Amino acid sequence: MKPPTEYTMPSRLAEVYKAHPAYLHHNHLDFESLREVPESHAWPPLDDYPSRDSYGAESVPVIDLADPNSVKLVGYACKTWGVFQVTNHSISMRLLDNIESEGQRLFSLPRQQKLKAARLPDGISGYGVARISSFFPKLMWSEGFTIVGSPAEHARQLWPQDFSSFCDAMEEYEKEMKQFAGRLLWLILSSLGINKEDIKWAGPTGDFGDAGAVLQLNSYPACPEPNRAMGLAAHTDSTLLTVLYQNSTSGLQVLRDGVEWVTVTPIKGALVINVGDLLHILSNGRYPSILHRAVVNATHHRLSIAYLYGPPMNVQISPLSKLVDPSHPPLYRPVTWSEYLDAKAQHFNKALSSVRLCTPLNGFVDMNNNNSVKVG
Ligand SMILES: C=C1C[C@]23C[C@@]1(O)CC[C@H]2[C@@]12CCC[C@@](C)(C(=O)O1)[C@H]2[C@@H]3C(=O)O
Ligand SMILES: O=C(O)CCC(=O)C(=O)O
Ligand SMILES: [Fe+2]
Repeated sequence: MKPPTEYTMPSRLAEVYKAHPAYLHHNHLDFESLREVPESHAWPPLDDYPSRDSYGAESVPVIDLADPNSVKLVGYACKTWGVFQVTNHSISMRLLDNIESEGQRLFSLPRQQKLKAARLPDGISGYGVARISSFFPKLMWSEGFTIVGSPAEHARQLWPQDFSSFCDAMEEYEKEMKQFAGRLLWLILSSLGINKEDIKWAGPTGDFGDAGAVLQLNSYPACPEPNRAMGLAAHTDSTLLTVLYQNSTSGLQVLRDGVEWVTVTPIKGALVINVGDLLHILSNGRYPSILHRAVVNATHHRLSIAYLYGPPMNVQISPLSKLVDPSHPPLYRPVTWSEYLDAKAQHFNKALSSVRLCTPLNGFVDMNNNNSVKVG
């Protein structure tokens, strides 16, 4: 008799959704031609919490990475906001301009052409609506393109004769981002008193060479009735950290202290960094994984490029032992990135609570659990 086949967690990002395919509606709307928001895309008013540019006198921290105090500043930003912007980050303006224009070139293609590179239900890369769409009754006012490693296969479907400039730009960006995200992760970990001996999976040279990553291009067309549409619904990222480049149109908002949506105002050349669910676990709840969303506007197209950075696929992430003691018991059980993405695909914003062991003693409120964001 054949033994029952056991489910083994995938070791490659490309395989991660095989067990939980998402049959999403491909967006067949031509956003640009619409004079009003159709029912399929009409969300209830986005006034669950007030939206502002600052939280009292404070706005989302902007940190100059050349500042000798950067570790302290990053620690404060991660603890109180879970998000900050960085300048002096070493990614050249030429590269940022280049990925922005290649991203624009992609989303300006006719819809039928883009659909040739559609993401498959059990796949991770390609063109389509956000994966979290399946949890909402209404569609979002956005399109996305997801890249893992080389985008060549899909780019060839989009531009049979002319795909190399897109691939070159995306691959160069992925390479630069991998280095930058590793450097940034050490900065964040140092702010928690963590060093190279504490993280074996950083590899022999500590460069996080086996880290996993996904590049997500997001396009938000101008919308005739922005208050009735949602660019990207409120979520946290299933990452260690996310590095986001946004064009000059604002739209990203973060929920501060569970009471107010605060806009992350675009700064030319700056990058937005946000704490993801896995860093929240690693820090034993000290750094909140921030709930965020993207809203749209009536006049300007918005483009964002998110570098979603995670650990090697099969490494168990759990609260770091230096951050665990009798008054700070471990809040989460060990989980691999692969397992966590699987939990997110099933439970969306309840994924973090699905791996939680106990409630924090310090009164920290997990936004994933307190997600009262109204969606319909
Ligand atoms: C590895 C991943 C994280 C992500 C889902 C994905 O498979 C690839 C895209 C990521 C993204 C980007 C937009 C928002 C988000 C919630 C989504 O639907 O797709 C995130 C996912 C995530 O962080 O959980
Ligand atoms: O477009 C944005 O500003 C947000 C994008 C985002 O949250 C994501 O890609 O995970
Ligand atoms: Fe996000």
